[in-house]
Amino acid sequence: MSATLLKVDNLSCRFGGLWANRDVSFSVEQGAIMGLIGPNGAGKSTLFAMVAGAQRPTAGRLHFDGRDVTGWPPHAAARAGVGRTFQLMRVFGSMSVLDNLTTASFVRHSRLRDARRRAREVAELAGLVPVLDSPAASLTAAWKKRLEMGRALATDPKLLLLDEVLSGLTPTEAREAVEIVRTINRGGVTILMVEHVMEVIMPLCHRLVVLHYGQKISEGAPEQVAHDPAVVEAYLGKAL
Ligand SMILES: Nc1ncnc2c1ncn2[C@@H]1O[C@H](COP(=O)(O)OP(=O)(O)OP(=O)(O)O)[C@@H](O)[C@H]1O
Repeated sequence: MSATLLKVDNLSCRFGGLWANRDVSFSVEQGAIMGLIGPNGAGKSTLFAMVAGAQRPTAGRLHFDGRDVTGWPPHAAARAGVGRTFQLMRVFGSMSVLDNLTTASFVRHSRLRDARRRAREVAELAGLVPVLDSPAASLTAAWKKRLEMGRALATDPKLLLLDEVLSGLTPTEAREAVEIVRTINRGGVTILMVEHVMEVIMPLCHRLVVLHYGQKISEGAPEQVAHDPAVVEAYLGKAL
């Protein structure tokens, strides 16, 4: 039996009168690729922000790697092994791809030589070698998404939070990105991903959690979730 890496336990987040998340509970097992789906405004990004320490929960508990980490700050999350990408990409535009990766790997390495070595390894894994010396600002959206994944990976996460890294890509780019996600996962990194592209997420994820108006309405294997009447009604419109 595999161990639980992340346990979200009745987690809630309220902004004024609005519950962005309410009593959400689920676990992510070590080595899994877990998908978090739901309509716009369902609370996916807020949940990510709580896991990554960028947002304090209003109620509930969060356990990571066997520790209660509820309300932890972002630097503690990064140190403990939570890496994340952002929906609105946050690469350093004037810096090269290699320097962007190197900067991220300073989370684990204090010496430049070590950080550079890790940056080059990550570039191989994330398929970034062809653009290693390009300024990040000159990259297309698809390359920038890869760089976002690479930057998160360069922090050597145990858990990688991927926020819509497959959306807005051409079918070929999406297939390549899926392979990168699989490679990262095979390297031992557990993945929690927010995604809208169902055709891509269904074969990739081992399990899905569905949010709607901040609450969990379904959880299970992709096939099972795609046929859940509550999910069809709230999100999919029709069974896939
Ligand atoms: N900082 C904030 N202050 C006030 N309301 C917020 C804040 N962040 C999010 N919300 C609200 O909380 C709800 C959930 O938002 P969230 O961004 O988590 O949803 P989402 O599922 O990620 O949506 P999308 O798919 O559009 O990214 C929305 O109604 C949003 O307007």
